[in-house]
Amino acid sequence: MFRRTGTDRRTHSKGDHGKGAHGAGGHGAGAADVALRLVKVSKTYGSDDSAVTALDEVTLSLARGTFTAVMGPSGSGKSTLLQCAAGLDRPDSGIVTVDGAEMTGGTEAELTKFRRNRIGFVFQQYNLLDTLTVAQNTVLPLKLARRRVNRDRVRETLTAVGLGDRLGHRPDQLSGGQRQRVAIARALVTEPSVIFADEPTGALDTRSARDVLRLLQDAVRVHGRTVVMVTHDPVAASYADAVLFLADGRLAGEMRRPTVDAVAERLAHLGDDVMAGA
Ligand SMILES: Nc1ncnc2c1ncn2[C@@H]1O[C@H](COP(=O)(O)OP(=O)(O)OP(=O)(O)O)[C@@H](O)[C@H]1O
Repeated sequence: MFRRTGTDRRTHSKGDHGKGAHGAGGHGAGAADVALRLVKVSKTYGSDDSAVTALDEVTLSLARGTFTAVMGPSGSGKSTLLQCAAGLDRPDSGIVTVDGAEMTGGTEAELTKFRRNRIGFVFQQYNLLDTLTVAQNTVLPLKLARRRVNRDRVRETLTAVGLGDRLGHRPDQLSGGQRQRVAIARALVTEPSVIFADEPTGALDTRSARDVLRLLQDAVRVHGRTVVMVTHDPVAASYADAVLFLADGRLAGEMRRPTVDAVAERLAHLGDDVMAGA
């Protein structure tokens, strides 16, 4: 079911590489370099008079080893995009591929297996299990996927996020920033292709947020992962290689090498456009 798509084969071209491949067109990255592709992905909630089109034929392509922030006004479809791209929800139409393999269209069991092996998650509220230790929380995705647990590697990963001396602690013995670092270790340990982060710094103070954002950057630069982060915060977005802006369920622009001021200004104007069109 999770087959390589014809589209991916067709778009492959020699010398068409580069980490700057982002955004709507998807041009610029050969198929082998594309970690995540969405083709005309749509999602509507409700029906008839109450129908809300949360995503309207969104097409984008993210190169492997890039860090992308997704921003937009409240209700613009950011969470829906993340849920559909990560296989947590199914689009009504369109295709999602990860590493050239199609995620949409399989059975629920196939989707779960696909997610467990190729995708990592970091949520605003950490989603750690309170009854498990830091080490047990970190290895949980490996156990769920029935994969071998390499204890040395788990310890290394937790040490890299600054928690090498906290392996036996439980989440309620940790600060918010430390909990989020456990969540990042948990996302890294399965060596996923794409890590989706939904407002990962939303509940953190400035310093903890900075640590978490640097770790997400390391996930890209050191470990070669592809990170997609939904955020409302221009400071968080400035840690990404590029920002994709959403408005009314559609892509409304892209900014490479974002700065805090440039992102804030673009967001303000996106808000204007949405109000003007209302
Ligand atoms: N389960 C649902 N049922 C009905 N409508 C929904 C549902 N989830 C989202 N929506 C609607 O879809 C649209 C997009 O919602 P979504 O949560 O993706 O936006 P968002 O950009 O993440 O918003 P926020 O920044 O406020 O979290 C909104 O109009 C929202 O009201």
